[in-house]
Amino acid sequence: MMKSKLEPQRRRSESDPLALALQPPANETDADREKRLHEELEAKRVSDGIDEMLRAEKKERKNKPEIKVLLLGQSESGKSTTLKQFQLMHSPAAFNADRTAWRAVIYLNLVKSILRILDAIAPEDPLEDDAEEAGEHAEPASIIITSRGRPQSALTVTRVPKYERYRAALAPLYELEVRLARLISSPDDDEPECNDDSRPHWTVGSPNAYGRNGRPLPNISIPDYHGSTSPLSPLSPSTTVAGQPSPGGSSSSSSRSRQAEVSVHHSKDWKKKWSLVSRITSPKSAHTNEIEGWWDDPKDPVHIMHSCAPAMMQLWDDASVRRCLKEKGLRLEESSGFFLNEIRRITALRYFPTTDDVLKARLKTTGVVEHSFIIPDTQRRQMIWRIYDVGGARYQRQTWTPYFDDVNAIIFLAPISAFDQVLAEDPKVNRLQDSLLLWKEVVSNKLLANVNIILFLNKCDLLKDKLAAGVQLASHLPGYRDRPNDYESIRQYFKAKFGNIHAQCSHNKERQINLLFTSVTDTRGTKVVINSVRDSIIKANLRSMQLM
Ligand SMILES: Nc1nc2c(ncn2[C@@H]2O[C@H](COP(=O)(O)OP(=O)(O)OP(=O)(O)O)[C@@H](O)[C@H]2O)c(=O)[nH]1
Ligand SMILES: [Mg+2]
Repeated sequence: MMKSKLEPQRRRSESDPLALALQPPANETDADREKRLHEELEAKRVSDGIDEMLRAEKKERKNKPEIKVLLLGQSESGKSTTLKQFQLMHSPAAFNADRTAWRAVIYLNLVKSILRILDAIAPEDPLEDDAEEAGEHAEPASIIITSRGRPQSALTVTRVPKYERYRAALAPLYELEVRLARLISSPDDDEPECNDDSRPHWTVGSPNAYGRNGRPLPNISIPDYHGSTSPLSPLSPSTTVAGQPSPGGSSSSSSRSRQAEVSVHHSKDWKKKWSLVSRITSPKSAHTNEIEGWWDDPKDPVHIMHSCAPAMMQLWDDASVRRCLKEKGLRLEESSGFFLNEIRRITALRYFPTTDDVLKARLKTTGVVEHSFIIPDTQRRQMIWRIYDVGGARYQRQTWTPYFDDVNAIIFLAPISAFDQVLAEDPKVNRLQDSLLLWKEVVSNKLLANVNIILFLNKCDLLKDKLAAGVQLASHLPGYRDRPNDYESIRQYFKAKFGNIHAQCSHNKERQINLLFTSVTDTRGTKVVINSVRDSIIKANLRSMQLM
C-alpha cells in the first residue's frame, strides 16, 4: 500500500527510478505543490480504506473458521457414500444436479452384476482351469471365501438349463459395459479408465502378462485363506494386482477377459462430461422432431437396458441361477447387486435415479477429492468444512499422507460386514484384517496424534443380513471362538477390538474415540450420525483453539 511519509521519498537517490518518477518537477509552483499534496493525501486516504477492508475481510474469515476432515478406510468401506450424505444434507442443490449423471453409473453397476452372474453360471470348461493356471484371472469382487478356505465353485456346480438362452438374449450388455465405462471415465478417452491400474509400481509375474494394448494383465487368483494377516503394511502399495481392464475392453463372453471396476480420477469432471446430461437440461418440443429427453435418443444406453430387461429379470429370478451363485459363494447383494432387485424400475425409459439409488451407486475413487461445505455450528455461525474423500485401495494409500499435516478430524470407516471377504486388489488379504491393520496404522501415526478421530463401524445392515443368513463369524475370525453369533455380541466384540487397538497404539492417551455403528446408505440414520459428528468435531476444534 501507499507510503505514509512522503517527503523523505523525494530525497531518495537519483539512481532510484521510482524515486525519480515521483519527484516533483523542478519548476513546480506553489499552487501546483498544494494541488499535488492534496492529491497525495487523497490517495493515502483511499489506500488506508483498502487496508481497512482487507483487515475486516480477514477478520470475517477468522470468524468463519475452516475445518478439515479426512475420510479414511479401505476400498468399499463407504467413504464416498458418507460424502454423498454430507452433500445431501448441506448442499442438496448440488446433489440433485448430479442425479442424472449417476444414471450411467447405475446402469453400469447393473450390467456388471448381470455379466458377473452369466460368467458364474457358465458351464465349466476343463480347458479354462488350464488357462487360469497359466496366469489369467477370474473376477475378484464379492467372492466369499468359505470356511473351508476354498471358493465353493471348485466343489459343487448346479447346471443352469437356460444358460445359452440367457447368454444370447443378454449379449448386447457386453458391449454396453465397455461403452458405459468409457463414457464415465471420459468420453474422449480411447480406453476405459479402470482402477488407475497402469501404474508402474505393479509387479506382474509371468512373461505373458501383458495385454494387446501393452497394459499388464492382472495376476489374480483366489488363494486358500487361512486367516493370516498380510505381511504388507496396509498403508503400502500392494504387490498383487486386481481389477485390471481387459485388452481393449473386449466383448468376449469369458470373465477372464472382462474389465473390472471402473474408477474416475478426481481431476476428471465425469458428471459434466457425460454427454447424456445436457440433453435433459434443455428439453425440446415434440412438434419439431427434436429430442425431448434421453429416451428419444436412439443411441442412449437406456434402449439396450430396456430391451434386455425381461431376460435380466428372468435370469435373476431363476431358481437354478440362485442355487449356482450360492454354491459358488457369490453374494452380489453386498455390492452393486442392490440394483438386481430393481431391474424393472431402473430400465424404464424415463428412469430418474432416486436418492437411494445415488447412495447405492458404486464408483471407485482414485486420488483425493476435496469438497467444501458451509456448515453452521451450534450457534448458527457459518463454518467452512473441507472434506477430503480418498481412494481406499492399497495402491492408493500413499496419497493420504500429505493431508495428515493440518487435518482437524478423521472419519475412519471399517465395514464390519466384510469379515468373510477379501480385498479386490489383493485376494490374499481378508478385508476385516486389513481394516484392523489400517486402523492400527492410523491411530499410531505420530502426525495424527492430536487429531480427533471418529470411527464408523459401517455396513451394520449387511452384517445383520449376513448373520441372519447363518454366516458364522468364528469361521472367518478364529479368535471369536465360541461366543454367540448374534448381532449385539458381535458388535460389542468389534467395539472392544478397535477400542483396544487405539488404547494400545495411540501416542495420545488422552484421546477419546467417538465410535458409531453405522449404515451410511441409510439416509435417516446417517443424518443423526452426521449431526452428532459435526457437533463433536466443532467441540473438539474449539477446545484445541482455546489451548493454542
Ligand atoms: N448396504 C450398505 N451398503 C453400503 C454401506 N456403505 C456403503 N455401501 C455401499 O458400498 C459400496 C462402496 O461404497 P463407497 O462409498 O463407494 O466406498 P469407498 O470407501 O468410497 O471406496 P473407494 O472409493 O474404493 O475407496 C457402494 O455401493 C455403497 O452404496 C452401508 O452401510 N450399507
Ligand atoms: Mg470412494
